[in-house]
Amino acid sequence: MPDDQSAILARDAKRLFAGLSSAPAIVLAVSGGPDSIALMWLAARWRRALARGPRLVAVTVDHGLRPEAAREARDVKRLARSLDLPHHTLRWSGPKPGTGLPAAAREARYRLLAQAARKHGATHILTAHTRDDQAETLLMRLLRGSGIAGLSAMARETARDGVWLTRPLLEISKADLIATLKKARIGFADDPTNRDPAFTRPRLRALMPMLAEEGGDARNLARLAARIARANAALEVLVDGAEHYLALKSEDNPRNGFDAAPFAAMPEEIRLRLLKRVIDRTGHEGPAELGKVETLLAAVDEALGKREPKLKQTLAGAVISVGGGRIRIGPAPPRRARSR
Ligand SMILES: Nc1ncnc2c1ncn2[C@@H]1O[C@H](COP(=O)(O)OP(=O)(O)OP(=O)(O)O)[C@@H](O)[C@H]1O
Repeated sequence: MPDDQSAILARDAKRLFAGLSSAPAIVLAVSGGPDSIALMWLAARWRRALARGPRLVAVTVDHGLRPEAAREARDVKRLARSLDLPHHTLRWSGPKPGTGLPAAAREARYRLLAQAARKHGATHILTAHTRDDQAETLLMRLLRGSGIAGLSAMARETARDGVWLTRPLLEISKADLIATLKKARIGFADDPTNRDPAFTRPRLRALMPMLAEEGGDARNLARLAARIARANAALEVLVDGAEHYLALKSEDNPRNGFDAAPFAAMPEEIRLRLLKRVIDRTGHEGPAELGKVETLLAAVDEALGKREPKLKQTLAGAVISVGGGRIRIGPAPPRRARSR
């Protein structure tokens, strides 16, 4: 596709960063790979064109996992300096787990980025997730059998640790970013873990060209994620209404519970989301896994089908009980007290 090969023009980039010009400061998460180097370059160009705008601070996290990472961070610093941007390298110094390393590294990375945002008075952290990442995320979740919320993949903006995590390049292809860098004659690092078949994401990435041949290219997959996200947002509004109707947020709800009859009459998807919301709010061990909430709802339904419904179960640190025509969800006692 010809437009996949074209560099991003300044006027198009302006649209990507729309809504960010009134932020006091912004952290740019720059790994040194092509996507985030392009993010830094595009953001710097956008900022230069503004008379007044946010302070941009580039941050690289060195996970201490690859020997080349320190040099890559220095390369980012050099480029940041040439763009007149301050740059900081943050190191993940904690113990590294034997399994689930990518997830642990991601957790540490976002924690360090959020700390940097707070330190620099930034309201936003920008990451360089692309349309290709979005397609991979959808595919990964599809294969796991995720629900509608999971299949919505990544949103442009999510709140985390008191800052906004913003993904301005979510609709841009990686090929466009590379074309942008080539045109600007800017080099970037190649992270071999992106191709390491020991990890799920690179294995799925390797499947993408085959899927594209069958019409399942990143553009179509990302569009599917956007459509699912739209349906998910509509469902959430319906759940807000149902939550209000059942007065689930009222103060005496944990003690008195809510009326089981109108709850039982609601569609299954709404009931699942209602249970999950209350459990996640009350339980403090959440978020509860969708599969477990599904099992719980089946048990609640079975109990409600009986002449004298009775049920008591614990999930994600919440106790769910059914009795006297009401459903109650309250906090479970702390684990140690429970096992005594
Ligand atoms: N070491 C790093 N330092 C700073 N930012 C990083 C680093 N690694 C990743 N990022 C930021 O996160 C974005 C996504 O990176 P990547 O696709 O590698 O993440 P991931 O491990 O798949 O996890 P997730 O997609 O959930 O962030 C990058 O474009 C970049 O903005």
